[in-house]
Amino acid sequence: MALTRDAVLAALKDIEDPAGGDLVSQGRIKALNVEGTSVRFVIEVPGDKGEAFKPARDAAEAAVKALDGAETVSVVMTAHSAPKPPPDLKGASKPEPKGPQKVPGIDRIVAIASGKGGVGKSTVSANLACALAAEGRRVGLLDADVYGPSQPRMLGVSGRPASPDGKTILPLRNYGVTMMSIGLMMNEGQAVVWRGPMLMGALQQMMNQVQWGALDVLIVDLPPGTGDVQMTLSQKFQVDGAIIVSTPQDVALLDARKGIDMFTQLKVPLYGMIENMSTHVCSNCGHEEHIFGHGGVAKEAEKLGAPLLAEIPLHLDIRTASDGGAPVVVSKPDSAEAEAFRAMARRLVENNLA
Ligand SMILES: Nc1ncnc2c1ncn2[C@@H]1O[C@H](COP(=O)(O)OP(=O)(O)OP(=O)(O)O)[C@@H](O)[C@H]1O
Repeated sequence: MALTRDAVLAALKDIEDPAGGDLVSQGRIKALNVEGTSVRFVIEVPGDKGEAFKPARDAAEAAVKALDGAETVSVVMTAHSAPKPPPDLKGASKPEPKGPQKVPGIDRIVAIASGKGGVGKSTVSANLACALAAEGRRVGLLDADVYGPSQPRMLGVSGRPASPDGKTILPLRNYGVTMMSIGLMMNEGQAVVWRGPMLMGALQQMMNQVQWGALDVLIVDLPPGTGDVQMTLSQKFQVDGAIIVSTPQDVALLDARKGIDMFTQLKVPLYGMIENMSTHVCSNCGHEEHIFGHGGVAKEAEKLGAPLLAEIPLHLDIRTASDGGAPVVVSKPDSAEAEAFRAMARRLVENNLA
């Protein structure tokens, strides 16, 4: 049987962490890569604790080597110069503002943004998250679209997240994606009138109190436009990259440009652009036509020197799949529509961006 990432993680979960718990739940395992019979990973330990972790490192290597199908195992131990600060669970202490912070346990934060509403940002976020999970990445999806949270419906999850200890929040999970939505913290149909400070508090709660576990990437589905949520996210948390979704039309592109300018000012790197609803493919006869034009985003991306990450067709299956709670990447993984998302996910993984 082929060796899987899950089997490796399960073996590592049995290894005690000198600081308590096990190596996986402490978030020590980074950059895990399983290719055929070869396994590579990094154990990240506090700077002054290298010696104390050596037995755990040896035990981890032995446990993975003992797995069926594992031949070469390469383990590297790296040390932080300073230990990560613990998350501020109560939000009671107010540290001095120190610029964007990394969230412990989350390797990368990738924001999915659009200038204009309804261009398919949430559809792209859900499909990209599922496609990255299918590539073996540990993926979180934070639905920060306070004006129209849609990820619970798109990922087919319902119910309110539990908080057994009253301090941390247990996220929901489907299709290998760990998901939390600001929408789940509000009553259904409640008009969102949150402004700056409330949004900031809610976002901080989502980042620090949700038990995301160790993630390779957290995808953040932002509200459309250039408002408080975008600013707070980029100023408080270290966002590794932004992906801008636009339709090919000029009007949507104009708004997308504003979004790009905002991320540039906030010093968030632009990973690239996505043209959604690029070509309409008739679900009956396969005839293709460009309802919203075609190629506008590619031209804009070229002008900006940014990669065009994908051209997603306008296809009935993409909408019905999302409405039905199983994104097309999950419900029709071999379709051309799913492939557009999967190719993008592979490209991001290959370039170590997600
Ligand atoms: N490529 C596509 N083909 C067919 N339907 C699509 C496609 N992309 C999005 N849709 C549909 O368009 C509608 C709007 O998409 P979505 O909710 O993802 O947009 P959005 O940009 O997140 O909107 P908002 O930010 O305003 O909530 C949804 O019904 C969705 O299913």
